[in-house]
Amino acid sequence: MPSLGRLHLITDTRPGRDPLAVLRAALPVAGAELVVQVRVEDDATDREAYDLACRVAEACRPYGASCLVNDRLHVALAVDAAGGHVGADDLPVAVARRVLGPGAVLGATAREPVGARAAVDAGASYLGVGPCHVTTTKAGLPDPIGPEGVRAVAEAVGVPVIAIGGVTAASVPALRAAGAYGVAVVGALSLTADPAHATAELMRALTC
Ligand SMILES: Cc1ncc(COP(=O)(O)OP(=O)(O)O)c(N)n1
Ligand SMILES: Cc1nc(C(=O)O)sc1CCOP(=O)(O)O
Ligand SMILES: [Mg+2]
Repeated sequence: MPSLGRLHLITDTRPGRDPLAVLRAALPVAGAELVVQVRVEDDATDREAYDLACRVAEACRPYGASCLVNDRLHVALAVDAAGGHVGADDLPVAVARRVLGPGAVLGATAREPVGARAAVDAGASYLGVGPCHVTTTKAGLPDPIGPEGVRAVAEAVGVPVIAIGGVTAASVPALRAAGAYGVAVVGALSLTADPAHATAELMRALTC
């Protein structure tokens, strides 16, 4: 299994956003530490997801960055992505592992230790853990779990924990101290005027 990057950029495909421009800014700064998770809106077509994933995978290649696909594992396979990410409404983790194969990166969403252990037993190679803080990017989430919620999961499993939800460079130190291996962000890179600078700040916080 390839080693996992610490900065996960989740594509922001909401109207008016330009996920490829954000990606182009982040790649030269984060290089192989960047993991790009292709996440499209629920009403996007498979063709739209495929087209975006193709472009992301191609952009990542020269930098040694990884491309993962959220939810739609057939798209991950179609673009030869490094793997995928699943949550409670997606294929079960064990099925996702079977679909992707033993060598793929497979992320699973976990919000507490019992679910986290079950996801790892079923084949997850990393966990997305959150929401750590309030986020405006996704609706319908439970209350934030904070660094202490991350710590509870990180102490329960032996795979990398990727903290997600309202993460900024300023919140990274507390999340790392709680056991997070890395972070996943949408808004911290998509909603800033200078995504290259924001990437540098996140990388500094993740690697110091
Ligand atoms: C790194 C990471 N963690 C959590 C999620 C959330 O996945 P899920 O719960 O399946 O929700 P959707 O993203 O599919 O709406 C994630 N995508 N990435
Ligand atoms: C896609 C997603 N999943 C979450 C979860 O907790 O499951 S939070 C989230 C959105 C993260 O966006 P931002 O960095 O802008 O807060
Ligand atoms: Mg999902």
